[in-house]
Amino acid sequence: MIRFEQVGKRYSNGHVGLHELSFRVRRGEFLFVTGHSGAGKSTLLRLLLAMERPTTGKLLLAGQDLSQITNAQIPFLRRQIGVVFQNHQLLFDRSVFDNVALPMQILGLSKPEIAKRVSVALERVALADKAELYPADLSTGQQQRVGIARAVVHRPALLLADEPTGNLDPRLAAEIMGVFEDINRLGTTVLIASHDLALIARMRHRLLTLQRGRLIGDGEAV
Ligand SMILES: Nc1ncnc2c1ncn2[C@@H]1O[C@H](COP(=O)(O)OP(=O)(O)OP(=O)(O)O)[C@@H](O)[C@H]1O
Repeated sequence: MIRFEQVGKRYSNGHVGLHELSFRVRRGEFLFVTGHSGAGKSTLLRLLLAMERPTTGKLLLAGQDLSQITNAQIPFLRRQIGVVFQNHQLLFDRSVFDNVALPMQILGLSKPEIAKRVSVALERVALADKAELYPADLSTGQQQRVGIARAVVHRPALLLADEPTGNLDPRLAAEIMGVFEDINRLGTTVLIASHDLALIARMRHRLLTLQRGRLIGDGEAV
């Protein structure tokens, strides 16, 4: 589903985000990307979202070449992807339901269709009974689960997460990772950037390790 072929990214200020990175991800895989600050994790995610273009090499996502993608094609690409951020970026003046519904409203789906999909997404993160509450009524872990429901409500084939447990204590972090695993079991490919090596090691999934923009490890975490 994802193919990096000697992908390099050099920013306009001369900083190198990635050096000739090559790896493949199969549909349905669950993998982590780790590395110290500045290793290139965010660059990798931004390339997959076509927020940046590779400067060299070839990057394929579901058969589409992201090094050649036009601006007009980007909205179609993003419909295949869900994104979870560290600070979930919920709207605090909107209910849980409305926060999760937002991507569907932007896509212009009908109200009954939106209601159905939001309730499925909230069930997946075990928050079906919290739809009418506001983010401020929820715990930090529950807020992050709303962020995950919003990321999967449009049923993306690929779910990307950038340090999704960065603000959470170890117990909540493990719980959130369990939610990602549940979503993965239903067929979504999951790629998580994280530097929480203790948590990654407990989960026994594939781990890509970056160092200064280069891939220095690819295997199960130990
Ligand atoms: N927008 C940008 N403009 C210029 N250089 C950038 C930009 N974004 C990242 N870089 C550079 O690219 C390299 C990789 O950074 P990146 O943000 O991808 O690392 P990271 O592993 O996500 O780090 P962190 O864990 O701190 O978020 C760094 O040298 C960084 O300075």
